Order: sequence, then structure tokens, then C-alpha cells
Amino acid sequence: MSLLHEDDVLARLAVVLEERKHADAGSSYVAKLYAKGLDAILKKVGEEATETVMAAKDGDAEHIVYEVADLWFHTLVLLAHQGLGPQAVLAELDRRFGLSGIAEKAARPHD
Ligand SMILES: N=c1c2ncn([C@@H]3O[C@H](COP(=O)(O)OP(=O)(O)OP(=O)(O)O)[C@@H](O)[C@H]3O)c2ncn1[C@@H]1O[C@H](COP(=O)(O)O)[C@@H](O)[C@H]1O
Repeated sequence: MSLLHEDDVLARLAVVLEERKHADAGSSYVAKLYAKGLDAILKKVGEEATETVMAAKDGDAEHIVYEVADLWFHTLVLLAHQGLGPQAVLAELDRRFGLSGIAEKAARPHD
């Protein structure tokens, strides 16, 4: 799998999450979660955060990745429910990275 493909997965998943807003609640996991509403989505985010903490305490790398994927997925559902998408979060992280000056230092290593 290419790096580009992996980089792109948040955007591609966000498109599917938008499409599920028009799907029948019985037809998909995400459509059912939307139908249950914000509190149900928040409950899943909380559960997955807790499961991530427990996996990290166990120190099993595969389990950590699995639980963080569940957590990221449910935060993407939350963002979509709120009319937002991963690009907004990525832009905020990019802004903070820019503020840190690390990118500029990397471009001028001898300063
Ligand atoms: N990436 C995911 C994804 N990650 C996790 N999950 C679901 O999130 C749930 C995780 O919750 P738990 O571990 O608590 O398992 P559970 O007991 O089955 O969950 P609950 O039924 O209690 O909520 C599971 O049901 C997983 O199937 C996901 N469901 C869907 N996707 C993606 O979302 C897209 C749309 O999904 P559908 O709406 O199902 O078509 C798919 O193409 C996938 O790419």
C-alpha cells in the first residue's frame, strides 16, 4: 500500500460518512449511529478512548493500533455529525506545527 493511499484514507472515509447521512438506519453501522444521535456517538468516543487507554497499559502494539483506529473512526463520525471533517483538524495541527517553527528549522538546519 502506497503512502499516498494511507494519507488519503481520512478524506475517503469522510466521503463515505457523508453518504451515510442519507442511508437507511438499518442499512449500515454509521447510519444507525447517526439515527441514535449525538449522545450515542459521544458514548462510543468515550468507550473507544477508554479501550485505547487499557490497550496502552497492556503494551500490546497490535491492540493499541486496533483501538486507536476505533477511536479515530468514531471521532470522524462525531466530526461528520457536527458538520465538520478531518481536513479541519489536519489544518489545525498543521497550523500548530507551523507555529512551532520546527518545519522552518528543518529547512534551515545550519541556522
Ligand atoms: N472504519 C470503520 C469502523 N471501525 C470500527 N467500526 C465499527 O465500530 C464498532 C466498534 O465498536 P465495538 O468495538 O464496541 O464493537 P460493537 O460491540 O460491535 O459496537 P456496538 O454495536 O456496541 O456499538 C464495531 O461495530 C465496528 O464494526 C467501523 N465501522 C465502519 N468503518 C468504516 O465506515 C464505513 C461505513 O461503514 P458502514 O456504515 O457500516 O457501511 C466502512 O466502509 C468502513 O470503512
